Amino acid sequence: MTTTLDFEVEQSAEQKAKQLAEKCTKNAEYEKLVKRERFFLAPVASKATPVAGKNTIIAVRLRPRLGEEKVNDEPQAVFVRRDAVDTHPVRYEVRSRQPKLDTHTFSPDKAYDADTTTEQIFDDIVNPLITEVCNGGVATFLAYGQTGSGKTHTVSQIQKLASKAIFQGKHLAGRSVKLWIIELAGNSAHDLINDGKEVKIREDWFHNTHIRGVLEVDIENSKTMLEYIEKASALRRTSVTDKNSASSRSHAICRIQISRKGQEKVGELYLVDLAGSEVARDTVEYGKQRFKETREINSSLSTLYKCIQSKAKADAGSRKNARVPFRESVLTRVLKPIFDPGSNLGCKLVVLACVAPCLEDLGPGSRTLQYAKDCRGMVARNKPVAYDCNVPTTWSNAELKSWIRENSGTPPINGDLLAPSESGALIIRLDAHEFEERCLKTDGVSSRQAIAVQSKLWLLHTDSKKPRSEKQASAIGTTTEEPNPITREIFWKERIRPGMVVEYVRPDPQSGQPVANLAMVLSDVTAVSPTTLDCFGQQIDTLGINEMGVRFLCGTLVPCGAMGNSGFDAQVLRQVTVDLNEMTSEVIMTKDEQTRLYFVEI
Ligand SMILES: Nc1ncnc2c1ncn2[C@@H]1O[C@H](COP(=O)(O)OP(=O)(O)OP(=O)(O)O)[C@@H](O)[C@H]1O
Repeated sequence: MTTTLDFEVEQSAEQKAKQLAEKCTKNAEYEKLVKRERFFLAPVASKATPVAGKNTIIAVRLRPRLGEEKVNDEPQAVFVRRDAVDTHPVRYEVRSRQPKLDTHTFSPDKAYDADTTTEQIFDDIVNPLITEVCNGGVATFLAYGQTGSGKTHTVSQIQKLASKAIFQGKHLAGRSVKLWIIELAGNSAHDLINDGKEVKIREDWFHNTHIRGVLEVDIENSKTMLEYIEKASALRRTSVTDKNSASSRSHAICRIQISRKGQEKVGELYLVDLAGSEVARDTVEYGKQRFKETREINSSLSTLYKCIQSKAKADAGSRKNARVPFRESVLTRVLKPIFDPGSNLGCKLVVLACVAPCLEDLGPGSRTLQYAKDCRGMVARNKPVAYDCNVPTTWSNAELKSWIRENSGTPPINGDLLAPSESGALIIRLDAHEFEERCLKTDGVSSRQAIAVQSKLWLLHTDSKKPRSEKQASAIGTTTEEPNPITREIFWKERIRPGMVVEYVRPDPQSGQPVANLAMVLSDVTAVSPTTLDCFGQQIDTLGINEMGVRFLCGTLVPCGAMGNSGFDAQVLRQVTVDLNEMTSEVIMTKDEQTRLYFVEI
């Protein structure tokens, strides 16, 4: 006998089957439309401006169709063609009730389809950040998007690949690595390495952000780093959402600090997995708390967006609206080093928009892409930097290597050893000791040659910053070389004159080791009043004459840190007396009129 209940069950099953059949017909119809639309899409031109050298990169990653989406045969509505992303929202004509596609195409700096692996993405846009950080810069990788779009999946793999890359050979020599990982939920922050202990975000008088109580661990190898990363991801706060059974309801920030032992310059890499943006109506059924959580997440994302825009404006050199509102949310306060317009550190930002592929996620996916589009709109207004052979900051790694090959003297310095992956802008910022160390890896290259190459690069760089009128004036240049070509033929020790620069070797007063110094000859000591004091406060022995002739009163040449120690300040008021026997060679130097520094010629 059939009961009322059985009847209701049968009826609802029938209704469901009917709905499913309707949905399948609609899906099939939609897929047909998309197929036709895509057939007629105009081809995408290849990118005019390359990613290399950009301060902010906006990229998109399309997630593959997964589990239920495949089982339910959900139609795909987002596609990637070269570096463009197409979305195909559908609308029904009011009169005819016929479906129509409203196709939109967005061209980010990079777009990755569902078949692209995280390794490929890492090599493309994250590995260059590591090079930047190893050279004392600040770099950030941010993944954002709708809940379930693949942010955590991507960032956790990127963290692992980064920890391997940092400890693999070329990046790490002579450096130390530190790590902290925190999660931000609303206004509270928790240390994911230290068992989720609460930490406080504070600002000091100088507006620097401090994370009080965070455990920063020293990392010796990639295995330890991977263990901390695993531990942190297990502690991450998750909840069930419509789209993801383990949705991250917090922002996770992993900071890797890389510093060169004994050097002040510290590089910082931030890998950020942002909480999934959800639409408020999707969260209503999960209660008040969840609604509040979603509001907080969306508000911090909106502040982040304003900060990205302001950074793009600041990068473009626009003074208008240069204020970056990073104080408006905890997230952007922690990420202040990225957005700080007052910082003179190199600061690179990669924003990866993660998008789900199916029609049912098209609404939030389109909003994610709109967010990326708005950011890119700002970034794209930044003037693309065209290659200029006289402006080192415009050189790519290949262009830099070719400059090194042609301009580093004999023997030519190996570009792969001096600049394995650096661009022109990065090599300029390279520490002088490291520059020299890298040059010395090429057989037969001397320290003097290394200094001279760095000097040449710096001269070109400072020259490129001058107005054209000054450039012409300084093109005449001032060199310490003997002006008379006939006199130049004479052995240098027999033609010493005021203004000549010499290298002399003297034991270091502390270590006793012989050290090479540079000095500019002023006069011989017999021409000096007997009351004159040298730079050590000692009275100059004006009668002292050695077997080769007189001793010389010289001005000291002091390396200038602001020029990567490659430019020298001639301090004629800080005098030393140099014995002819201590002099080892003449050094030809060029004076840069703008900086008033002397640079060694190759
Ligand atoms: N490229 C991918 N390849 C295979 N599986 C993926 C990929 N991206 C994401 N997934 C899977 O999709 C599911 C959701 O991904 P994930 O948790 O990374 O999303 P999310 O954007 O971080 O979501 P939420 O913001 O809710 O945390 C996971 O099961 C993940 O393994």
